[in-house]
Amino acid sequence: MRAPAKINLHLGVGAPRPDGFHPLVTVYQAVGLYDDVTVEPSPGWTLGVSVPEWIDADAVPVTGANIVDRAARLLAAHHGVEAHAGVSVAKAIPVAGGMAGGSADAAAALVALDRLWELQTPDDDLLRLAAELGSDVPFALLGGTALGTGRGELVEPVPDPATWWWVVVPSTEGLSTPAVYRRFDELAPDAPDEPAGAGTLLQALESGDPEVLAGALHNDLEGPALDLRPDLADVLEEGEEAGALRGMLSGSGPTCLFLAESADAAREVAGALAARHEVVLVTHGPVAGAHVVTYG
Ligand SMILES: C[C@@](CO)(OP(=O)(O)O)[C@H](O)COP(=O)(O)OP(=O)(O)OC[C@H]1O[C@@H](n2ccc(N)nc2=O)[C@H](O)[C@@H]1O
Ligand SMILES: Nc1ncnc2c1ncn2[C@@H]1O[C@H](COP(=O)(O)OP(=O)(O)O)[C@@H](O)[C@H]1O
Repeated sequence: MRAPAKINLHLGVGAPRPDGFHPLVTVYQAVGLYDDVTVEPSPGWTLGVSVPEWIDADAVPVTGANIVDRAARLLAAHHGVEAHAGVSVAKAIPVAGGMAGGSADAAAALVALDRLWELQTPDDDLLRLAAELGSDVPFALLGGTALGTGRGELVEPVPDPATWWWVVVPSTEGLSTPAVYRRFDELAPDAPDEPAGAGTLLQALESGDPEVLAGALHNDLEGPALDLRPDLADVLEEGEEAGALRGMLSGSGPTCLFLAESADAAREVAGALAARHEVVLVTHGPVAGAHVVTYG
């Protein structure tokens, strides 16, 4: 099961609600960086996680705290069955990077285990279970490009007819999402209840023009994240100097994203950034959400 990373092309954040979550108006896009979640029949429950050398293995919990364990327990409880499977997660999405890798794994686990256990859970139920696991998880099921509202869990697809090219620079050190939201509250104590709307961004997507999209990208968590990690501002500047149309943080960061004019331009920007950064990836969006790949 391939599970894509997400980026937020627009991330409008409002003042915290009584439950502590922030109201969002966001435009998610699924991009072509994937974790692989494989499930096999097994009498008990096992979970293995593998990472490439540039991801810190210790950053991903392998005990019951992994979001894949939570997804399995939730799906099993919903149907009153036992959670039994051998699950492997091969990570390639930066961890704690603002690209929702954990959410992608959770969405993939829901779909894969639903098949393995022959549960035929209706899509609406899967979306509800996904929302219980995390605000970003319903989008990971959907993929493509979607408007997210509520705390990010209410998702509806939006038109996005072009292919956009992105350069991705992961950070060696992760950034905690709750810490960035807390910094947002400290820096914007008078934030309006209503988050900034996504109208300009949605129009930019329909234009198909990367320069128009570059002008419309918006991330209310970038200020707070840069306040916590001022070093990232230099990375954003480097990418823009190397020819990117625009640099921005992915969600709550610290992964830096660069929009390029074309696939060739993205490779050029990536080449320039590779002189200073160990890992530089080129990807594109939108791509499909968590889906099944059958081997053999
Ligand atoms: C910021 C975003 C942007 O898409 O993603 P990342 O950049 O982390 O990937 C999301 O809002 C992250 O979603 P996700 O990581 O699923 O969050 P959850 O597990 O639901 O919540 C983790 C914590 O983040 C804060 N949180 C999350 C969502 C929201 N609308 N308001 C919040 O204040 C809360 O402190 C919450 O306890
Ligand atoms: N399968 C998983 N993959 C990555 N992180 C996980 C997973 N399960 C639990 N986690 C925990 O969730 C945190 C946030 O993970 P992640 O989804 O990668 O980041 P973000 O919320 O920034 O998009 C990690 O720091 C890690 O402790």
